Amino acid sequence: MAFTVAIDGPAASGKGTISRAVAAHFGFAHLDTGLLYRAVGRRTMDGVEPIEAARTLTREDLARDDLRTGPVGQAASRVASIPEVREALLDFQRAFSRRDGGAVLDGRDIGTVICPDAEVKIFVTASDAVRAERRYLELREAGHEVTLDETLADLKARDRRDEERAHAPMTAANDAVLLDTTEMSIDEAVARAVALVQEKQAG
Ligand SMILES: Nc1ncnc2c1ncn2[C@@H]1O[C@H](COP(=O)(O)OP(=O)(O)OP(=O)(O)O)[C@@H](O)[C@H]1O
Ligand SMILES: Nc1ccn([C@@H]2O[C@H](COP(=O)(O)O)[C@@H](O)[C@H]2O)c(=O)n1
Repeated sequence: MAFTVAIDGPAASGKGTISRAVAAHFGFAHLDTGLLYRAVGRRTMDGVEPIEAARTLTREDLARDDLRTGPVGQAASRVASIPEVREALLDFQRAFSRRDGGAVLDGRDIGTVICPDAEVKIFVTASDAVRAERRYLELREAGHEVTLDETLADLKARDRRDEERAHAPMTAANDAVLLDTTEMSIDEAVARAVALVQEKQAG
């Protein structure tokens, strides 16, 4: 039986971490939809035209190990503002969301556009400073030479582009539960999300 959990929010708010943990807890499948846009953005850095890149995306494109960098994130948010790119990725995401056994999808437009009928919708936020600190630590640990200021500027530029685009902008669905993780540990944030799913399952 299908059961969809839609988790949206700005960059480095913790939605991917929460989504993976919720999926593992309930045995649901998980799709990081940002990876699709990152893979398209990465292809454009090699000169492929964005709409063509989205329409011909392969598993190999998604498996690249260089998708989680600042420049690829910026390229992703640029291609994400092109309606035809979003259209090319829509059917795959919708089909994933209705698979048997349950699915968690995280992104920017899951609760609003991809899965407006999701059983559970969560919009994860955290302050700019906390998100930048978390992403900075993550990038440094992965060996990237970035500063905290650069990381903050990168997040803000991406959030702004994602919020202001005309087509499927990043916004909380009217029926989403807001989860502000600024002062929460990962365990606390995950526990809250798991509880929201359990409440829905209990009816
Ligand atoms: N509540 C939390 N407390 C401390 N660190 C956290 C918390 N939630 C997530 N993190 C850490 O913050 C970083 C960003 O988290 P995550 O990748 O889940 O964010 P995201 O919203 O999916 O980001 P993006 O949209 O850019 O992919 C990770 O290093 C993660 O371990
Ligand atoms: N549903 C989505 C998911 C992502 N995007 C765009 O991709 C960029 C990268 O996403 P991350 O989750 O990996 O940070 C993001 O900044 C968005 O521009 C999207 O538009 N819709």
